[in-house]
Amino acid sequence: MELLEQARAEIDAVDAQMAELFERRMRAVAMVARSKADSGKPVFDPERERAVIAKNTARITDEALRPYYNRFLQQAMAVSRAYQRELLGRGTAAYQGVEGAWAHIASRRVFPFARQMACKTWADVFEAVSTGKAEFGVLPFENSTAGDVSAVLDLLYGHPDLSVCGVYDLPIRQDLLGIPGATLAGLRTVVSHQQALSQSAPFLRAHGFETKVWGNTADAARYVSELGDPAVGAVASAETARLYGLQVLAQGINEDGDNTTRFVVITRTRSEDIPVGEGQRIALLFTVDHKPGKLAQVIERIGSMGFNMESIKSRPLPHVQFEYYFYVQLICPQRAAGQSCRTLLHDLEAPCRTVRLLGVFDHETLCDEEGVTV
Ligand SMILES: C=C(O[C@@H]1C=C(C(=O)O)C=C[C@H]1O)C(=O)O
Repeated sequence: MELLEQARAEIDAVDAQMAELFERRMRAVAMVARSKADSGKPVFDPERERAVIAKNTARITDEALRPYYNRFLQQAMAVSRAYQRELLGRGTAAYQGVEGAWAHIASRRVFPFARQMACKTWADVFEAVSTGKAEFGVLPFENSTAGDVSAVLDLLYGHPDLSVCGVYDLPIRQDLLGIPGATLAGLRTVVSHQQALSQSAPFLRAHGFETKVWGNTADAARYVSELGDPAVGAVASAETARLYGLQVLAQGINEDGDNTTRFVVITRTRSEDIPVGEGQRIALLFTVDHKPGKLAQVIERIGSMGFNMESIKSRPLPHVQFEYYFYVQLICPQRAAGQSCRTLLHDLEAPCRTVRLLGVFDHETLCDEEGVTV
């Protein structure tokens, strides 16, 4: 026992020093945020993060501790990014759905300290950002199994006042939830959204559970919590379990290991004058005349400037039958880094009928950042 007490006294002493150092680091981070607000530089700077990790892990003398310190630094920088986003975002992020929905989870991971504003529809999220009620909007854009969320792309097309300032991939992990005291053996019925049930079908079948389709996963969790029956469970996320006071009975029951939803973050800030960093993404919306070879000319121009095209999508133009607009996502090459998108836009004016910069942003994956998510 004495050993435990001694060790804890040492931890307390170290924590006291670290609290002071944490405040010092975060005050410097706030200054970085202020400078980024002025220059328009993005919050996430992967090159700087790599340098911070390399420089500091080299200082660790105990080799066995290096990977842990690496992880510790990554977490510290995730917290620092979250704080910067909150400072820059003045704290309101809008999403569509109820609390605990995947868009809410994504929004909380991107803006963990912001006020979360629930909206009824995707159009309402655009409206909230457009009118300044929210600084940011978080919207699903693509799912690795279900495909594009075309309605969100159409809303982006219809809102030239807004731009995309971030793209985040959220790996979807479905857990089986029950009320406190419920057990896997005592469960009879499982409720959830159709897609969550079908992704978890082999697991649910193997346990002989009866399934019931619900409007969405978060609402299913709320229903189970309010019902208070240990025989009824829900398929939803662990975050949703915490929101509704449920416990996780089985983790990761969705069979499809590669189920990721891509979210876009929208804002009113324009990106035309922001210097683009190497590896950053540039999204454009354009239309071309209905003539042979026009699209090829645009693609050729983009390629000749050294931009790698990561994605291209086409959608019917609103109110014009059988004509289309295009969305492209490009990766900024080293030779174009440090400049704004003006030259690219200028060069595309000739082959395009219309061209618009949708945004300049980093493409990040939202890992399960323990301590940051809740
Ligand atoms: C603080 C900064 O912003 C972010 C956070 C970092 C950190 O906390 O050290 C490093 C790089 C950026 O992703 C910065 O750009 O220096």
